[in-house]
Amino acid sequence: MSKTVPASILSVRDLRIGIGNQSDLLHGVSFDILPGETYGLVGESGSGKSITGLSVLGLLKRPLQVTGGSILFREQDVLKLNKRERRRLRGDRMAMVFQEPMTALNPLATVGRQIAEMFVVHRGLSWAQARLKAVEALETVHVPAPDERARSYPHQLSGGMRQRVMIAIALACRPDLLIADEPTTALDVTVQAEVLKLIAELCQREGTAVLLVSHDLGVIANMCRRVGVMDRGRLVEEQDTRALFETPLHPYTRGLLAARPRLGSRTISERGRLTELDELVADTQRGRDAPTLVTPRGMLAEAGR
Ligand SMILES: Nc1ncnc2c1ncn2[C@@H]1O[C@H](COP(=O)(O)OP(=O)(O)OP(=O)(O)O)[C@@H](O)[C@H]1O
Repeated sequence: MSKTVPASILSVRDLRIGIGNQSDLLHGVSFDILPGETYGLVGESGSGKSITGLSVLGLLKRPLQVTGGSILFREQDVLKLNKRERRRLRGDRMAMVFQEPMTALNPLATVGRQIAEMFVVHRGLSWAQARLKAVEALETVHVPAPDERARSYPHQLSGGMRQRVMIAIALACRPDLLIADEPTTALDVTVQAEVLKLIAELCQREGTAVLLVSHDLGVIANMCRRVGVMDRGRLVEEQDTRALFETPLHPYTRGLLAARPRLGSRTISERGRLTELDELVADTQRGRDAPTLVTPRGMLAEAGR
């Protein structure tokens, strides 16, 4: 009996990005995300993770432009949509959370109003109905005293609370795909762990797929079922997270893993049967300073790559 393979929610094919007609920043990247799946893109700074995420959202800014390939979201090529159609898609079926909520939030509007706007624009609710939904949304992202907080302006909230507001806005319309680009990088490590847990919980509950962009292997290990590794505009390896940590295939991935700082004096053998991946996940969940990538390129060059 043949098994039904679920259709991808997002299918990126041979995506090329450059300035002018040169595809010199992204050289043909392909990957798929299944409904409800959390997929991680990891790599050093400048490897092309963010521009990949931005192009899926249709938010790539000139002089950068897509020079080839396709981005199928729910089987529709988003590169062929006009501005209005893209705007309608964003916030409704597709949503985003970025590193710095302060730049994404409107400083002049209360957070309640900014969440409510999603329900007015995408669901056609009245402002009165939308305000009630906004308070509910703040409750869902575990913001204390949500009724009162809804009347706050972004600058009156802590970084962690602002990121929760961004998550409330992003998930308000129960999107099929959340693009989270370094969503916790600006937060201190304890808050980082809480925010990651929240994203995982809510997306699992709603069956939302996630494209998680991060330079942090701890975050990726903690959140993602599959990982794509990017190096200089190419996806050099893609594997299930566990397999990637256990048997990295590409020299660049091996370099990334090897360049990861060791976790103090604790070693795998001291932790009994725990694998390194389990240890990394546990650390990130506890909010311990998760190891981040250091630049392995020098190291790879030394190894004669
Ligand atoms: N507006 C721009 N103009 C010119 N080049 C750009 C622009 N934005 C990004 N780039 C280039 O595109 C490449 C990929 O950048 P991208 O931001 O996607 O990297 P990244 O892997 O997300 O790294 P980071 O985590 O530092 O953002 C880099 O070489 C970067 O210098």
